[in-house]
Amino acid sequence: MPALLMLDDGTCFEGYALGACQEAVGEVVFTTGMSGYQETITDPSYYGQIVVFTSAHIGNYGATALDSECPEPKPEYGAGGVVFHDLFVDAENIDFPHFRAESSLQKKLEQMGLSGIYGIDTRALTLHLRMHGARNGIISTNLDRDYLLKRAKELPQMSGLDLASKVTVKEKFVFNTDPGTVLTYKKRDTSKKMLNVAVIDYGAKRSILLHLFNNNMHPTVYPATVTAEEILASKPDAVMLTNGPGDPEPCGYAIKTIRELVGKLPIFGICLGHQLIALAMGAKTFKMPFGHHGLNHPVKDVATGKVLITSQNHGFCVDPQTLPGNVKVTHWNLNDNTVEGLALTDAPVFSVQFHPEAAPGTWDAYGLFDAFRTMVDDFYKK
Ligand SMILES: NC(=O)CC[C@H](N)C(=O)O
Repeated sequence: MPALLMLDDGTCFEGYALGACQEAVGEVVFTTGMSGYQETITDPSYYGQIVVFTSAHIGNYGATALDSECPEPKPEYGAGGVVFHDLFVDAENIDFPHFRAESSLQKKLEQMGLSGIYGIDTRALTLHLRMHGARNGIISTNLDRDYLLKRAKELPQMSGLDLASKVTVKEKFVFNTDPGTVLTYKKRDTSKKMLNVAVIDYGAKRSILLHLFNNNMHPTVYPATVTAEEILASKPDAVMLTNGPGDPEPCGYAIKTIRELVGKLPIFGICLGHQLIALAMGAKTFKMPFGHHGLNHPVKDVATGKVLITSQNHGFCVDPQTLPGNVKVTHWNLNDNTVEGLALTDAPVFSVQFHPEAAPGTWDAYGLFDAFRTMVDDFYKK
């Protein structure tokens, strides 16, 4: 079925409808990852965004429940829409070149109710977004361009949007793993004491919970609006602040909670969690032109001088000029010199802008989960 992608500046691409074939709206961003499309579309941090895949062929290895990044029992929050150059053929009885494939990607999109467009020049679209910045857009099978442009122009801007409260869990839950979901990169050291970690869910990826579990930190997941008193009353050993969609700045409820937890418990923040720590310490964040979305972003670890190739997905960033004296930059992005990691000098708190859990992406930064466990152990040794 023919479809259009209309950007709010009037740029229009013709293609074919995909997935649920409904209207899709959101901020149009591009990701340069060459694999991991299923983890990407099920990453709650992409909520409210239409994701353009620069990799030309998408869907080649099918889809499997094990690759979904939205942790159960939550509904599958993910991208608001997708844009592909080419979709792998959706034939019945096809032998996907991957032993874990359970269905085609098209079926997965339908099941998620996720719509998109394919058959467009994603290279030209990416260059446009790179030149003019990420911008709002609409995908529709309604081919009335005037109507679509009007709709695209009316969409809210990402800056100022609190989306974490939309995708967070409604009730707290204890994360359970079963053998099918346990990470295989490193065997869990079962001789180590299992600690309790309070995870504040701004749009948590399942892999973060798995990595915590693998480092003997059992996650209890709390809604984004949880108060510091509630967390402290449940006496966890540590706190994890997760990734999530939208602008960190309007999440005043989260900033207040974090400010009240700093110094009382060891804290590790990832992506939105990292930005919220910076805001809680009095620093500022800003909107980047097109953000970082991909799997090969070089990041320098200041302490070791080592370069990590990292998985990234963010459109906002911490302004280093606004950091107070007790917050030091631990990681820098080598492409554009933006802040990639922070640590407090006077409390057990550190955070990274990139995704150490990857999913999808490289394993270079898995060690940060070990570092978290070490920081927690050291905190209780004192
Ligand atoms: N993956 C994330 O947590 C993204 C954080 C935030 N929504 C941003 O775009 O910068």
